[in-house]
Formats: sequence, C-alpha cells, structure tokens
Amino acid sequence: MALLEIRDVTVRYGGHVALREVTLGVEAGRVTGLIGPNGAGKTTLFNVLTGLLTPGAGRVLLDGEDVTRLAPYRRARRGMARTFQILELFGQLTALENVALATRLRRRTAAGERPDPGALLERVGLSAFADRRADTLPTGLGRRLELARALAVRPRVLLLDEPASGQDPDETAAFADLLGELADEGLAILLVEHDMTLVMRVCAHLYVLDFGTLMAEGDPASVRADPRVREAYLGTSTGTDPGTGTAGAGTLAR
Ligand SMILES: Nc1ncnc2c1ncn2[C@@H]1O[C@H](COP(=O)(O)OP(=O)(O)OP(=O)(O)O)[C@@H](O)[C@H]1O
Repeated sequence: MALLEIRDVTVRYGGHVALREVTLGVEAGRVTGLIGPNGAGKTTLFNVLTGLLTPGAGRVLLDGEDVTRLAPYRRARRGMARTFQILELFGQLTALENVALATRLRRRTAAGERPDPGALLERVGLSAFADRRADTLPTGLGRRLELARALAVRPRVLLLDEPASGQDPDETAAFADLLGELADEGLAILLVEHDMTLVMRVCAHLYVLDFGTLMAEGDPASVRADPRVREAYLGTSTGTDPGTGTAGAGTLAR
C-alpha cells in the first residue's frame, strides 16, 4: 500500500478543471516522479497533497487514513515534509540555524533523539557553510539547505517541488545520489520536476499529467517510450526521446 495516496481527485478553478479524477500513490523506499508540461496541474496536485488546497472531489490518504481536510501543519506532524519551487529559507539566519529551527518542529511521534543539525548539514554536504547566512548561499546550495531542513522533522514522506532548478548539472547529479540514498533508507519521496536528467536518474516510478489528466504511468523507460508522452511534450509521437534528446536541454516544457 502506498504511504501517501490521492484517489479520484478533481480540482476546479472556476470553470477550469485543473485536475480530473487523478489517482496516484507514493510508496516508501523509492522516488516517485510527477512530470507534465507547463500548466498540466503538478503544482495543484502538490498543493492537494500538502493540504494547501482542498479538492472539489476525491480523497487524500496518508497511511490509509483520510487526511483530505487536515491542515498542512497537521499533515507535517504526521510525517509529511516539503520543499518549495521558490526557496523559502530564513535568509537572515545561518544555514545551521535554519536547520536547528526545523528540528524543533519534528513530529511528536518521531522516535529517538532530536536530529543533530550539524549532522543534517553534513548529510547534504553543507558542513562548510554552517555559519553562512542562508541568503548568501547560491541557489544550488540553498536547495540542499532546504532538503536538510525538510529532513530535520524526520519525515516519512518527502515532497520536492522542482529541486533541480538553480542547480548546475554536477550539483543535480549529486542531489540525485542523495535522494537515492534517502529512498534506500525507507523514505517515500515525490519529485515534481522538469529536469528530465534528474527524473530519469532517480525515479523508480513516474506519473505523467497533461491538462489535469493522468496520461501515463510506469517505470521511466516505458514512460519515455510512450508515444502519448512524446506527443504531449513535442507534438509528435515520433519525436526526439524526451529524456535525452533535444527537448529544451533535458527539460520537457510544452
Ligand atoms: N489559482 C488559480 N486560478 C485559476 N487557474 C489556476 C490557478 N492555479 C492554477 N491555475 C490553472 O490550472 C492549471 C494547472 O496549473 P498548475 O500550476 O497546477 O500547473 P503546473 O503543472 O504546476 O505548471 P508549471 O509546470 O508551469 O508550474 C493551469 O491551466 C493554470 O493556469
């Protein structure tokens, strides 16, 4: 059973259907990817999962329990952590202070000692920047700091919103390795991402949204080979391989 699920979720903005009867699951121990062209509904789905949006129809289940109407902070207490498309760090605090603050928010039910902020910074490769103010870090390092902060609550489910943006290819590759390690340790990770290099490298399972509808799902290789996915991204079912080809330097913008 998936740790986090949405079932038959529909979201409307006025007359516009942003999500139509979408069902998907995020399992422990692997990275699940959510991709789709601009405007496909990824952010909307993310907001439904985290509780910022209540769907017009359908349910959100965490550990099999209905959390559709639970506030975001309550979901966080139950082990959901997220990062943001636009960095949301405390700029005037140091990297270490950012993480230390987050350790105080960890879920009540979490076992063991409060995580050590220094160890978390080391985990994401930021030990050398512990005393640097967050707003002086380049975006790539800021993304890592955001990850450390999310890990500080000892989550069971980690939702990542475009973590590769602002990272260079080497940083993205190292970030992918780190996500792989975290999944191997049992974390359930949902990755919303345009960077197909990261998606293909780290995801065990992929969902593809298009115009609010789940268009394809499966392992990365089969999704990549799916003519409907190529069509949605490139306007041609015989086009260049979306994962490796010329579609905007590894991104899948429509
Ligand atoms: N608050 C809103 N009011 C009206 N329409 C909205 C609102 N938020 C999003 N939409 C529309 O709903 C659709 C889905 O938007 P959403 O932001 O979820 O897509 P996305 O896949 O995250 O796109 P991107 O990759 O560009 O971030 C789009 O057509 C968008 O214009």
